[in-house]
Amino acid sequence: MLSLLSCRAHIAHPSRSLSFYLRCNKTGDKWKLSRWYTSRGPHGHSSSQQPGKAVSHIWSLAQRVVLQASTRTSKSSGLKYILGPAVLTVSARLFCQVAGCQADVNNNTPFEVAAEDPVPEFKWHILWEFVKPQLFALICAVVLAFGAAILNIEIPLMLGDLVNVVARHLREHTGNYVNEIRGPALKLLGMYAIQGLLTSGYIMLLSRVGERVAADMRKTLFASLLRQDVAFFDANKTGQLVNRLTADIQEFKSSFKLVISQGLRSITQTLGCFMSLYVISPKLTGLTVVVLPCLVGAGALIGSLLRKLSRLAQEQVARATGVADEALGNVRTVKAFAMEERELQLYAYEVDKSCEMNENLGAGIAIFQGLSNMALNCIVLGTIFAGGTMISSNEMSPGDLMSFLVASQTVQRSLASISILFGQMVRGISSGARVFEYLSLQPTIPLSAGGRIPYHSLMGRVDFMNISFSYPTRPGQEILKKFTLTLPPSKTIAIVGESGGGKSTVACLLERFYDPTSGVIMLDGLDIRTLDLSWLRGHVIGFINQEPVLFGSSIMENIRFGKPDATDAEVINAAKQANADRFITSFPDGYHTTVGERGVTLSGGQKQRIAIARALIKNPSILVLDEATSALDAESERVVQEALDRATRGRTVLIIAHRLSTIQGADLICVMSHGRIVEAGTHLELLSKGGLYSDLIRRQRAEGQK
Ligand SMILES: Nc1ncnc2c1ncn2[C@@H]1O[C@H](COP(=O)(O)OP(=O)(O)OP(=O)(O)O)[C@@H](O)[C@H]1O
Repeated sequence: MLSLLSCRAHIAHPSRSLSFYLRCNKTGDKWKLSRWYTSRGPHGHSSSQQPGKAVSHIWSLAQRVVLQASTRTSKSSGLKYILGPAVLTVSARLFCQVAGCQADVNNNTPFEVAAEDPVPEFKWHILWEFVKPQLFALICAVVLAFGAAILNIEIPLMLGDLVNVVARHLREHTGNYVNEIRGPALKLLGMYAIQGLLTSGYIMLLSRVGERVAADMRKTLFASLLRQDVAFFDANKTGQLVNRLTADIQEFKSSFKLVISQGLRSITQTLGCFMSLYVISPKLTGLTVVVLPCLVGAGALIGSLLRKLSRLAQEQVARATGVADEALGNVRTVKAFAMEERELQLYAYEVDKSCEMNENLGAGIAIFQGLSNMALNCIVLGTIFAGGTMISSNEMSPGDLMSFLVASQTVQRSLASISILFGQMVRGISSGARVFEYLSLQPTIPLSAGGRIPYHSLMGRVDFMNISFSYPTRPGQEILKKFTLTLPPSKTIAIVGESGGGKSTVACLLERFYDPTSGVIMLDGLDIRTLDLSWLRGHVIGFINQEPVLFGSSIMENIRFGKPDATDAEVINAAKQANADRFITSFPDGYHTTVGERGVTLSGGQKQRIAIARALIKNPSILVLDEATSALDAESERVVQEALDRATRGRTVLIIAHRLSTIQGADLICVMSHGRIVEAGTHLELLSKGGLYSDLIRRQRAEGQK
């Protein structure tokens, strides 16, 4: 159940820019505003600098909006879309009013709503599935690590024996003791070598296991994300999804390797060394047992505090990176609005904050390290003092003291690393849980749904029968209301109408990006839900929209995206049909020209013609053109239109159009308003009717003459 909701927004204004952050908590079944702050803009003030009355006024109003909004829908998914904008709009408007600035805050204020769902559960059985193939290597690594740790217990005792030999010789003034220590020293050297080999062995194996588990996780998560339906991507931000693929898996992998290798070593060493300490001197061990855990405990406490500070500082760095990422990713828009200065100020604000946090963290680490060094030296001094007293009363030998010192240092290090590992394990588990959350997610429209592929060739008749539909992210808003339409085979049907009337939604439903809430879509008399989805999208429907997105590879690869097994000749043929061959061959690299990220090195008309070729290469029975020429200038439109006229011949075509001049030759024109068809007929029939269509034509002509 959703119980936390946070919203963020930036309001830009020539004299002031403000960032808002609001957080709402659910207590019982009521939502309450629990925290809010506004950031300092370039000329603004932080909320705490505003007159107290104003802030409390905004606070109580925003509080009321949350309550009202939460009563409008009980569904958590819908709630966040109402709560976020509602709270932000009202509080931002009020804030600006009180702060005396005239920011234009309307429903288009960019906002970001994040549902802070409870931390997902860590699923051990999923981890097991990834670890299972690496089990043998993992067991070998564990055995080697165990061996290295056991040697670490043995080594201090042998060091002590060596010191004892030297001390005896010094006491008895016997000259040459080299012969006596040669054997134990060589044995010690051998043990160091074995320990080195074991350590390299287990680190290598663990690294291999970790990398393979992480690679498997990445591939499985990516496959699982690609399997999700479009509604999933409406509700989740791409940046967050990519973060799970990269940062979360990286964190999980590091924790996995560290916890197994160091955890195992630290635990065995602590237990083993304690045993050795007890064997050497139970009295001194008793003292250590009292002092050491207190110091290690205090260290762990301060350490966890510092880690928390470090996490906050990292989050702040991520926030700053987010600002830069957004600005650089949308650099054309930023430049077009001359917003470089504002973006710089936003970035500088976030960077300064992260700098301040990192400075505090640095100071904390410095003090902590100074104190812990002093504490460790004091322990050594204390042990030597107590041990020296015991040596003078013949309770222990100097060699025993040496062994004791080495072993107690090992215990200290091991206990300290266990406390660090614990924090690392918690972080690893929460990263793993975030990754696993999406691994077990099932799409509502799986690619394998239906599964039926008709054996006869398609005629291409489509019937939308009584379709009602609301987007899953806005369940309260019905976009299509009992929508009914037939696309006869090989005919061209155009849908026109006001913006936001639901035209593109019709195309999305035909592609099965979403399923209707009620009603059926039939293809040649078959419910499309019973048909194989990959076949439907890959072979039956060709989709061309207003802003075609190309991949950053070559033109050849981009066209081949429509049919992966197409030959070069097929690609060239599709390009010719799409009027694209001439401009492609005019490039020095021809079909091997790379088009840059999202096709930035091509003009709008060129991109559109490549998109047409990409759709045509699969020879679809049905072609959907969603405002395919509306973003083009007159000349590009003419060439693209020519390509489209050729492409649509002999196919069932659904055109969604803004520019009415492009659809006058359609067999049927349907005018849509508020999710329904309100008028239908040919261009001339509709004109003579004098209804909505002729109104639209008149308006467009008037706009064209301006
Ligand atoms: N992914 C989505 N999630 C939620 N609501 C959406 C989504 N896509 C569109 N809408 C909403 O559905 C309604 C219809 O949108 P649609 O894109 O179908 O309209 P349209 O008639 O094609 O408009 P335009 O001519 O401006 O492209 C709009 O109110 C829009 O805000």
